[in-house]
Amino acid sequence: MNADLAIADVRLTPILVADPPLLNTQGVHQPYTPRLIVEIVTAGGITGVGETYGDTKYLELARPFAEQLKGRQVSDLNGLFTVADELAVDRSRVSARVDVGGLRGVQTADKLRLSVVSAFEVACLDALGKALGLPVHALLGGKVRDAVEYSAYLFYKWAAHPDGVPAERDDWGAALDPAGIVEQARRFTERYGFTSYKLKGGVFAPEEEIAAVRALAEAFPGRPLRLDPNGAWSVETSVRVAEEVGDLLEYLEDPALGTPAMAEVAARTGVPLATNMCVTTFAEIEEAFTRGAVQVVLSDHHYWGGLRNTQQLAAICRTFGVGISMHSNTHLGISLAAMTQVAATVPNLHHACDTHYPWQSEDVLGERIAFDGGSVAVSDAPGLGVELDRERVEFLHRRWVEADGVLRERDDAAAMRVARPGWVAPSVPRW
Ligand SMILES: O=C([O-])[C@@H](O)[C@@H](O)[C@H](O)[C@@H](O)C(=O)[O-]
Ligand SMILES: [Mg+2]
Repeated sequence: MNADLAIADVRLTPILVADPPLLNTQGVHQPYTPRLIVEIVTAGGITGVGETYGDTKYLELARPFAEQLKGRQVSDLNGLFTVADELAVDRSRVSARVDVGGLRGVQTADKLRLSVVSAFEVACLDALGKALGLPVHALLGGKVRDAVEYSAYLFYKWAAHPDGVPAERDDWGAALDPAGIVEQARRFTERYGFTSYKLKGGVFAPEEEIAAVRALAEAFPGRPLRLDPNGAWSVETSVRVAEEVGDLLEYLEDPALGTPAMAEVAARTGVPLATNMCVTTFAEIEEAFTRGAVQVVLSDHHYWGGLRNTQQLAAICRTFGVGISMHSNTHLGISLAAMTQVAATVPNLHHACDTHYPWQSEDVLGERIAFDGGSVAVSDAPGLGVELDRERVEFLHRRWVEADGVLRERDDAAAMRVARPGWVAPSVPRW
């Protein structure tokens, strides 16, 4: 039954998943955020799963892409890129702004294509692994570790979404000052065992975020800490923050926006700089690395084009003596499994990876992925080692079908306007 690896069917299911009111420099997370679930079914009856961003700009590429795949082999991973190259990307979708919505760097046509291909690559690897009885990490060359460490992703947040807005409740409470952030970090450690902490900054004036970092350092002496304002600061502010709390930080993430500004900050401070904004495509590597603008690249398999591209990025970083770790945006268990499988194969991964997963109370998996001591065990089960719960997928899809169009596009500034009419994403540098 397993032998025929030809793709017989592809199912694309856009869903909306609950998201708490997490604050970032552009606004606040919507109560529900779109994701796309990809299922690839082989002629031999095996189903592989993948997930990626679910906004319309991704759906409009995923649909024609899926049409092209029938009859191709799930083992033909390189062919996915050839097919994707032909996808027409509407010009209106492309932006050279490093802080375009989503805070994940530029939005080139190629990056949009790769953000779609990645979910299909993961689904193909899952199906192939299941067919061969091998875990995905074995298809990627084998694991070099048995567990992958993740960090607690701390956010300033409201206790609840604005009154009158349909939303799920969360039990994290508000975190709007240093004490709230420390309390949130404690709960992350109690619940998941995390021992390193990343604070999403760019929300309050730098002084307040400096105070939060100091409070974390006092509460968790010696633990790795990071601060990420998503490019909200000027070079001068970045240098000042680095002078004040640089010695408490494992790295400072995207303090200023874009490679030239990051290079200047790097030249004037000793604190390592990490990015998931100025190096998000292979084309951006050369300038950033030759200018010494970043010391750690935070890969994200969704927009780098999948698990094998992540390995290629890691190899380039190793060659240039630049560190590698992983970025995260709102994602579910399929992607956490995929991140864990590829992270297990990267020898030069020396920082705990980011994950939003603990913030996601809803998932499409029958069984949620567990953290033990802040780490996820690397599954040796065939494929990704996860099972989709189709009833959950259907439930979350019905929410997407019934939602008004607005929720189908993640827009943190629009979500903020509900609470603060007139709000627009602040221009950068904000401080
Ligand atoms: O989820 C958020 O609010 C983050 O700000 C996200 O949009 C970023 O892409 C991200 O997590 C980051 O590390 O910059
Ligand atoms: Mg970041």
